[in-house]
Amino acid sequence: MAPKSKSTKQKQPAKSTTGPIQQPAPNWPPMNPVLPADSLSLETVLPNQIVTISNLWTSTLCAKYVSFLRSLPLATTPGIPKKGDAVRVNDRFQIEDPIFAERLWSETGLKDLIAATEDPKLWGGEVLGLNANIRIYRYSKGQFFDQHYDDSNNVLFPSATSDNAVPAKTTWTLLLYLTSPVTGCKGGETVFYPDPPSRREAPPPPVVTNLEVGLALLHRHGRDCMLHEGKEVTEGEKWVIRSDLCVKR
Ligand SMILES: O=C(O)CCC(=O)C(=O)O
Ligand SMILES: [Fe+2]
Repeated sequence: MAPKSKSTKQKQPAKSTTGPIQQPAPNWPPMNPVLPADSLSLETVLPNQIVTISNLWTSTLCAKYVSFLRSLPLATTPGIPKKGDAVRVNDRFQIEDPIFAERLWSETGLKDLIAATEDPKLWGGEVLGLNANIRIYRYSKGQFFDQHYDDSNNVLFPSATSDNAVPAKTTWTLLLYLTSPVTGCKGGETVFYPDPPSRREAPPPPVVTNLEVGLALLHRHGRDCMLHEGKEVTEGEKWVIRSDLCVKR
C-alpha cells in the first residue's frame, strides 16, 4: 500500500488560484460503435484492488480514436521529474473536459456495470462518474512510466467550471487501452506489486495486465494504492486514455 510519506507519487497538476487555464475541447469523434452493457462484464483481477472490462471500447472505436488522438498537441514529458514525482517518459495530452468524461461514463457500458456491482462499497462512496481531468498517453518504443502510486484528489463534480458542482474525490484510476500486440505494440504492460500480507511474509507475485485493445482497467488509488508501473514499450505504440472514478466527498 502507499506509504504515508516519501512515496513516488503521480500528482494531478495543481490548478492556479485564478482557475484552470481553459483550452478548447478537442472535437472528439463519436463514441461508437460500442457493445451493449449487457454483453460486457466486470472481471476481478485482484479482489478490492483491480477490475477489468474487456471490449469496453470496440477495436473499431479504438482505431478511430488512435488516428484522431495523433492530431492532438501531445507534449513529451520533461526528462527530470519534480522531487517526489515518478519518472514518466511518454507523450501526453491533458484536458479538463467534463463533457467527454460524461460520454465515456454513460455512452459505454461503464456506468451500468459499476451501478450493478454487487458490493457498492467497493468504490469508496457514492459513485458520481468520471473525473473531467482526461489524460491521453502515447508511449513509443523505449518509453515507460516508472513505479509509483496514484493519489486520490479532491475535485468538484462535474467540474470546477460548472454551476452545480458538488465536492467529490477520486478513488480508482481508470486506464483504457487502445492498442495491444494485435496492433503492433509490444511491452507496455501495467504491472502491480501487491504488499506482503505481513512483514515476515514474502510479497505475492506481481500482477501483470497485458494490453488488450478496448480493455478498461480500474485500480484502487489513494491510501490503498498498490505500487505499479507501465513497462517499457519495445515495439510500436501504446495509447491509453486515463481518468478516475469520482465519489461524493
Ligand atoms: O500506462 C500505464 O500502464 C500506467 C499509467 C499510470 O500508472 C498512471 O496513469 O498513473
Ligand atoms: Fe499510475
